[in-house]
Amino acid sequence: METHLLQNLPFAVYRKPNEDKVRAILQNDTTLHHCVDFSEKGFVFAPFNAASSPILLQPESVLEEDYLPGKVSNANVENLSPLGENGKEIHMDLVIRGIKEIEKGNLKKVVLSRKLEVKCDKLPMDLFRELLGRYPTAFCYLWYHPKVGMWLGASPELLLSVRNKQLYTSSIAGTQVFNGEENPIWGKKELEEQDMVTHYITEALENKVTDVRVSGTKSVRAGNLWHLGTNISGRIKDMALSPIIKALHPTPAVCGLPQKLSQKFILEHENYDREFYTGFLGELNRKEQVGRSDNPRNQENAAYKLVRNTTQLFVNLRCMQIDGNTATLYVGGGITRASDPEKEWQETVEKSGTLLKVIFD
Ligand SMILES: C=C(O[C@@H]1C=C(C(=O)O)C=C[C@H]1O)C(=O)O
Repeated sequence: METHLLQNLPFAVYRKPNEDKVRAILQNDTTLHHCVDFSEKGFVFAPFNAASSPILLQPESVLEEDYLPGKVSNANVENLSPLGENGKEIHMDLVIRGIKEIEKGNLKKVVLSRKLEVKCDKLPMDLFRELLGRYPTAFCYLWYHPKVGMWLGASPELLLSVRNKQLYTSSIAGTQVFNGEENPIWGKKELEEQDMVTHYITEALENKVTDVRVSGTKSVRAGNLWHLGTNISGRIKDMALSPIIKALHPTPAVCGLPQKLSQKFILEHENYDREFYTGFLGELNRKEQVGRSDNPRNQENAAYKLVRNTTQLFVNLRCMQIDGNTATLYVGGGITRASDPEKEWQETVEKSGTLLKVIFD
């Protein structure tokens, strides 16, 4: 793995939520491949802007290893952040413009974000190892292509998981700080904001998926934060993956409602390019071998392996770009009519804590 990094070759190393297995996908040359229709096999890395084509790493070698990270201390991010109120006025002004657009009736929700740069002296693989220890329930990754750059993150959000024809997705929105409580209390703003995402996803899947099931909404922990989450599942009708991914991305969890108008607002008003932040990434059409039975006494079945086709894509959140010893972090939040600009700023500060802890601890 480290040799691959030294040779400047493309790779993705990742661990899925609640798993111990770390997997590395290594590409043996520097060709920049793109996904055309999601029938390809490999590791996909897609930008926020759905008009640009996703990058595909071809899995020329795949390494797998069980990795049990050690315990990590629980640093207090307020003492770690050297950034104070940098960029506060600009972000609050952007949020105010978003609220005005909603009040005019042009948008219902828009997710607005900012980026921040910090000095980072740790090695990328050390940062990745720390992510594994700190965020066991997140999709943790380090991704590199010499023609694109290096990204690292710990995503709390599943975009899409497909095993053969069985589909799972999630609707995540609403944020508050974790203060040790078991059951956080949610306000009307967060409940409504998350409900919009659930509605959008279920409607987007209509005519594409049967047996749609929507779970109750519950609080989900993501490091020092709580979010509201709903699980959605169903069976894909006789169709390819591409129309399903296109219908989902970008969801109102990272873009807004209506989708096209909020995306236009983001591209025109956030004065930077999100690139791969709020895009998606993960395994595309991986052939996975599964035993028919986990019961060791069932010899006949244990010997009989099934191969299934697996795709698991996560939304690229709580992520950063690494360039030498500069780390660029990306953070945002959903704006609705009920948003308070000061609180929205604070939410981005709290979200930046996910990676700042790993950089400065
Ligand atoms: C946009 C981000 O997060 C998204 C926005 C959320 C919100 O508005 O409350 C919560 C989870 C994510 O869906 C981010 O982390 O940068």
